[in-house]
Formats: sequence, C-alpha cells, structure tokens
Amino acid sequence: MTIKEEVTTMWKSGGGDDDVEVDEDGNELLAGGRYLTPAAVTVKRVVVVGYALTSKKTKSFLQPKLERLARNRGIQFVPVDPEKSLSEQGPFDIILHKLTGKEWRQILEDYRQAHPEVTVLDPPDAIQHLRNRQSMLQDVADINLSNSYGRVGVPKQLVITSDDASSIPDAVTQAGIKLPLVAKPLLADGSSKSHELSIAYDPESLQKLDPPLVLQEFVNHGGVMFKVYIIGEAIKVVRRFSLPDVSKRELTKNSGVFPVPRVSCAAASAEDADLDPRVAEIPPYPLLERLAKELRRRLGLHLFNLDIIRDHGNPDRFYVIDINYFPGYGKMPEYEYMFTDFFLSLGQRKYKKYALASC
Ligand SMILES: O=P(O)(O)O[C@@H]1[C@@H](OP(=O)(O)O)[C@H](OP(=O)(O)O)[C@H](O)[C@H](OP(=O)(O)O)[C@H]1OP(=O)(O)O
Ligand SMILES: Nc1ncnc2c1ncn2[C@@H]1O[C@H](COP(=O)(O)OP(=O)(O)O)[C@@H](O)[C@H]1O
Ligand SMILES: [Mg+2]
Ligand SMILES: [Mg+2]
Repeated sequence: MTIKEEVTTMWKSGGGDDDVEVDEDGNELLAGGRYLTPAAVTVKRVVVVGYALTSKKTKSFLQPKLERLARNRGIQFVPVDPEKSLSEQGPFDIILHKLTGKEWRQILEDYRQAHPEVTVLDPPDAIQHLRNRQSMLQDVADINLSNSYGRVGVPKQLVITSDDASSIPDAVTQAGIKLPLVAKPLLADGSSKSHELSIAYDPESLQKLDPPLVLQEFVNHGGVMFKVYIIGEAIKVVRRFSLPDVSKRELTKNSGVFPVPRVSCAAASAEDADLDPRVAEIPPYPLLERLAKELRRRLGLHLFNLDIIRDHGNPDRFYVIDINYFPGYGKMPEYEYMFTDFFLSLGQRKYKKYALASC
C-alpha cells in the first residue's frame, strides 16, 4: 500500500469526520464560537500530489489559497524533479504535470506501467492528441451532439500540409469552405508561435499564409466565447470577450491577412459586462454535460477546457473551436474548491481499490 497515512489529532468541530470546515481563504473555522477540543487520535489519510510544472504554471496554479485549502483538507503538494527517477521520489497518489518533450513523456509512461496505483493527470498519449489542431477536434465532430438543448459541432475546416502556399486558394475552393478563414498553426504545442493565428479575408491573400495550418471558417458569434473548464467530472463555464463579427460589407471591403489578437487571453472576463443576452447566455448545462462526459471518455483526459462559440444567427448552434490540456485554471473562480474535491475523490477511489482490497 503506498497511500501515505499519518497519525494526526482529530479536532472535533461539530460534525464531519476528516472534513475540516474552512473559510473563504482556506483557514479552519471554529464551529459556532465553541472551543475546539481534541476528540481522538485517529488515522487521517493524506493525498500526495506530485507536481511537474513550469515555474509560470506553478505560480498561476499553486496559489496560496489553494495550498492552504489543500493543506486543511489533507492534500500535500510535492514538487517533482523531472531530472530524477520518478519511482525514487514520492510515494505519490497523483502526478499532476504539464511539461513537454519526448523524454518526459517516456518517463511518465514508464512510471505509469510500474505504478498503476498512481493517477497520472493525464496520460501523455492522450495529451498528444490535443497538440494537433486537426486531431483535437475530431472527437467533437464524431460525437456530432444534437438534442433538444442544441447542436454542437466544429466549424468547417481544411488542413494544409503542403509547403506550397500558392496552392491554398485552389484547395479552399475545392473544399468549398467560405471566407473569412481563421488560419491556425497545425501544431498546438504550447509555443508562442502555436498561438499566432490570423484571419484571411480574400482568396489571393491565402498565399501569404505559412503552412502547416488548419483553415477554419470564421463563425460570427457576437464577440463572446465560453470557456468550459473540466476537472474530472465537474464543469465550470466562464464568459470571455472574443473577436467581433465580420459583416458581409466588411468582407467585401477588406482584403489581406490580419493577425488575431489573443483577446481571450487578456484577463478580460466578460462576466460583468452588460451583454446582449442572446449572445451571452451560457450554453445549456445538459448539453455541456453530455459533451464533457463523452469527450472525457473518448479523449481519456481529466483536465482540459473547451473554447465554445454560439452561432450569432442560430442560438441553438454551438461550435467547439479549441481544446486545451491543463489550461489556466488559476483564473477560474472557485478552482481551489473544485480541485481539492477532485484530488480527494481520486484519493478515496485509490484507497478503496488498493488499501481496502488488501484487508
Ligand atoms: O497561461 P494561461 O493561464 O493564460 O493559460 C493558457 C490558456 O489560457 P486560458 O486558459 O484560455 O486563459 C491557453 O488557452 P487558449 O489556447 O488561449 O485558449 C492555453 O491552454 C495555454 O496552454 P498552451 O500554451 O496551449 O500549452 C495556457 O498556458 P499555460 O499556463 O498552460 O502555459
Ligand atoms: N472559427 C472561429 N470563428 C470565430 N472566431 C474564432 C474561430 N476560431 C478562433 N476564433 C477566435 O480566435 C481565438 C483564438 O483561437 P483558438 O483556436 O482558441 O486558439 P488558441 O489555441 O491560440 O487559443 C478564439 O478565442 C476566438 O476568439
Ligand atoms: Mg483558445
Ligand atoms: Mg488553445
């Protein structure tokens, strides 16, 4: 059994067994003004989460409030040294990671084989699927979700792999996709180049693009997008500002290729803005839950988000335009609570499977 067990003094706080009541900042609360008294010496399980993240990601994810809440709920974060053998570190219950490179993937894969009892968030092969903008959306297209709450699909798109950019206008005509087009680097490998998108308004200018690319039809969506964050079985949706619609007049007037500003990245949440409800209304939860459940299963991932837009001309029609592995959760309200719940549920599942099974 590798679950770390700690003998701790349980403090009785008027309820709960191993759950401690905490305030907004993760500090323990005294129940009803009573003094806390040591109730019993008992065994309290600690869920050990090893993390291998860039320093930027560590800063944005492991915020003090999350660390405090986690500590109070029996979750311990331990940095992983990617240069050293994983088996010699730990023991861990969970490995949380977002590092790149073939070597790191192999280290993780070997560790998963050797330690099936540890949950690796997430398996490297499943993550690779999201690092190509064609394969990342394939499952959404296959699911082809449509029910009484609406329809979810992928904008029409074309993959250009040939180096010869002069052939792009013909390829676009043959594929029957309509301008304007969003040109996205095929690889979504986390590099800044992979986020350099552009909009092409006319066929001639398509020759200025730099393959390999995905060319996606631009869908007018009223300048608001939805970030659907998935953490295990939980989902949370936030609104962000996005690109404005392109009118027919602008399309005939404009020509050329223009870089897409990273508007969704500008901390500009659209939550408090006074927006047209036809544009800003959150997509129906039953629809998102179905989609998230199906994608979790098909992708084999626990931690990802979907960028979703609503067709401005048809409010029941939604498009997934991007899927990101382990995105910027630190910007998501209440992420601390959702993550601690998630880690505890994984710890509990492991305890039931491995510790109780051996009794
Ligand atoms: O840095 P952040 O917090 O803006 O997070 C980025 C995400 O922003 P968002 O969740 O939309 O706010 C960002 O999402 P978008 O691609 O901008 O939709 C990516 O997930 C990015 O990771 P990568 O560069 O694709 O590997 C994420 O970058 P990393 O933090 O993983 O480096
Ligand atoms: N098909 C599309 N139609 C309209 N706007 C789009 C489309 N694809 C992308 N965008 C806009 O461009 C932004 C960045 O595109 P996205 O595919 O999410 O790339 P990234 O991985 O860099 O975030 C989106 O947040 C959205 O504002
Ligand atoms: Mg995006
Ligand atoms: Mg992305």
